[in-house]
Amino acid sequence: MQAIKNLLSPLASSNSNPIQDTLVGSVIQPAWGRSREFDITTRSVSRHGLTQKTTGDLEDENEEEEESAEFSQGGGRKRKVAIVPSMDTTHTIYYRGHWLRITRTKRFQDYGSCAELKISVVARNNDILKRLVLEAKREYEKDAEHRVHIFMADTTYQCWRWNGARQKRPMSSIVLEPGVKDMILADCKDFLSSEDWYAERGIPFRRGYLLHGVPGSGKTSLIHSLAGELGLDIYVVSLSSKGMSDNTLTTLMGNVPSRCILLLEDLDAAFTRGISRDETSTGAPTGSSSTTTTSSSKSKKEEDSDGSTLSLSGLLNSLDGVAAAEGRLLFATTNHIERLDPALSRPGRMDVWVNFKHATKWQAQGIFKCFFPARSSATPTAGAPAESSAAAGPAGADATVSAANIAVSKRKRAAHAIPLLSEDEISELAKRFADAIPENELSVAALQGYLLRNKTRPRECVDEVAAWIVSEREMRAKLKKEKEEREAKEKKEAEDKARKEKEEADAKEKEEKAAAAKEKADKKEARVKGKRAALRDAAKTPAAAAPTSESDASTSGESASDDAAEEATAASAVAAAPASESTSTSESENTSGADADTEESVTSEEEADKADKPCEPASEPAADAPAPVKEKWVAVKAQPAADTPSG
Ligand SMILES: Nc1ncnc2c1ncn2[C@@H]1O[C@H](COP(=O)(O)OP(=O)(O)OP(=O)(O)O)[C@@H](O)[C@H]1O
Repeated sequence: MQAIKNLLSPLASSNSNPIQDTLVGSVIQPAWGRSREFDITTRSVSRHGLTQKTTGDLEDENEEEEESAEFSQGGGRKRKVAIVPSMDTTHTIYYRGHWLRITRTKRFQDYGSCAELKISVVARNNDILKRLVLEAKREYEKDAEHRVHIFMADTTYQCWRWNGARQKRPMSSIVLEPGVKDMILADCKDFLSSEDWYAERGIPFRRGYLLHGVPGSGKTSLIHSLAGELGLDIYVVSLSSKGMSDNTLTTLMGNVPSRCILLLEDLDAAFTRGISRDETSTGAPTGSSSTTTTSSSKSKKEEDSDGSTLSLSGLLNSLDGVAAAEGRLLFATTNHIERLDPALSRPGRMDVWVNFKHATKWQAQGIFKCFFPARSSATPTAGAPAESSAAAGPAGADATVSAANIAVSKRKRAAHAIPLLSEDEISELAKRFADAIPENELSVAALQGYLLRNKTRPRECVDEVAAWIVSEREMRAKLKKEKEEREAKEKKEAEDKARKEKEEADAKEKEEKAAAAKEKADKKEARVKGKRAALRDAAKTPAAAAPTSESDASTSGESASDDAAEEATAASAVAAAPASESTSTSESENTSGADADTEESVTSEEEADKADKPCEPASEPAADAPAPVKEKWVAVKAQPAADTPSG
């Protein structure tokens, strides 16, 4: 039994393989229709993005020849339901005299629609399998002639994922300043044919193009168009995508085929999210010297919240390190060239720089002609559909523009009813249109948007262009104003927030201070009370000798109206009966002026009392008092005797 899995595996190295798709979807498509288990599409979308009406009945389902999209008489497209083998089921189909057993399994259970196809056959050799694959490959190539295949970097599985095929865009539909397109195209062609030249000189066989400039000026369009012209597939990497790391990028770059376009889109975007060359790099141009440029040591990586750990040195290494593919054309686009590190854009990495600006009058004229092709001399009547004018480009700077644009109208039947005007009239209208367009103010994409809205009204389009420009300016001014207002509002909100936070912090600090002061006061009060109690106890114990002044002192201490007096009392008491002396003493020492005054006055009273009634030391000191010392007791009398409970 021969199995095709091995044959397919080199082709199936990318997750989703266009050849495999062709095999399933086209080469052996009719057989699936006869299978008992199959999947069908619920909606058929054509290349042109229109949902197609499904036609046909069970009888003509088997007719292979009608598989390709055809136009029905009414102008609508006829397309059969696409039938593919269902997953995880083995199908047996008959193909060119052999029974093939086909199993389609999902490659990653929890991811996407990538499938693996295993085909086996009982035969003497594997010729039938080879033939099947070759047939699929030819079909694929036939289709690829008109399409550009796009592969996207998949950071999860570190591989390239087929993202579909786009219709080729003719180079002539890209309107750039004279000579720019030709220069790039010639450079690419020259490079692709100079492999030996590079090898002989030991120069890495790679070439880089940096397309920079304003948005909507045709950078991406030009790359797609070049890919079509050169017959190359495009491999797209977004450096700012989630999970992008040095390793992933290196792996991806190593798996790029030798002849392809590698596209790094919005190169500057990677910098705004923290890609860094070294730990101090901000990503902005630093004017670093070439020595730092070639530094290959792994810089400290910044790990973003999305797990991306791409460093600039990692990017540089992947672009031109040993693992980097030979023969690839690197295209990088950016709207902010000033944000790029010079290391990234130096020759050898980016050999050709092209600046894309807003539309010039020349471009305005070219794009107008692109939209409104002139009537060929062979076309008898104006007003007929534009289908036959492909060969008749308008006179002007880019005569091939309209011709090639209409080459797009190989899909003629779907073309819009564009009134065909004479060459002279189109030229005149194009000139008027260009005259009205201000130089270097509007993007080509904006012009395209306006022309698209008027694609069937060439004359009105020119008549109304001045009004459109006015409205466009107004809209831009409005947007600018709104942006400024939004920014001012955001700034004000940020300031308000900061002020509020500061106020809150101040209030909190104040509160904390007040709380601390209160706590301190409470502590002090508690201490005073404690000492007073101690003093009272001490005074009570030698009852006989206890002078009335002690009770006076207690009584006065209970009077909350005079804390200072209490404290002074306590201080005096402490001086006499040393319970926790040091603290009390220091408190006493640290008392404010008011306290000091009070103390002083009390002291005078004390002295007066002392003169009257000298106090004797207590026979039993307070329980918490340290070793008794020889002390001099002082009678305290802080309040008038009238307050004392006992005289
Ligand atoms: N020079 C041009 N010639 C023809 N079409 C253009 C040109 N510039 C822009 N366009 C049209 O404008 C649209 C946007 O163009 P494109 O995406 O190529 O611009 P870009 O420079 O890559 O923009 P961005 O920097 O925002 O990615 C496309 O539909 C394209 O057809």
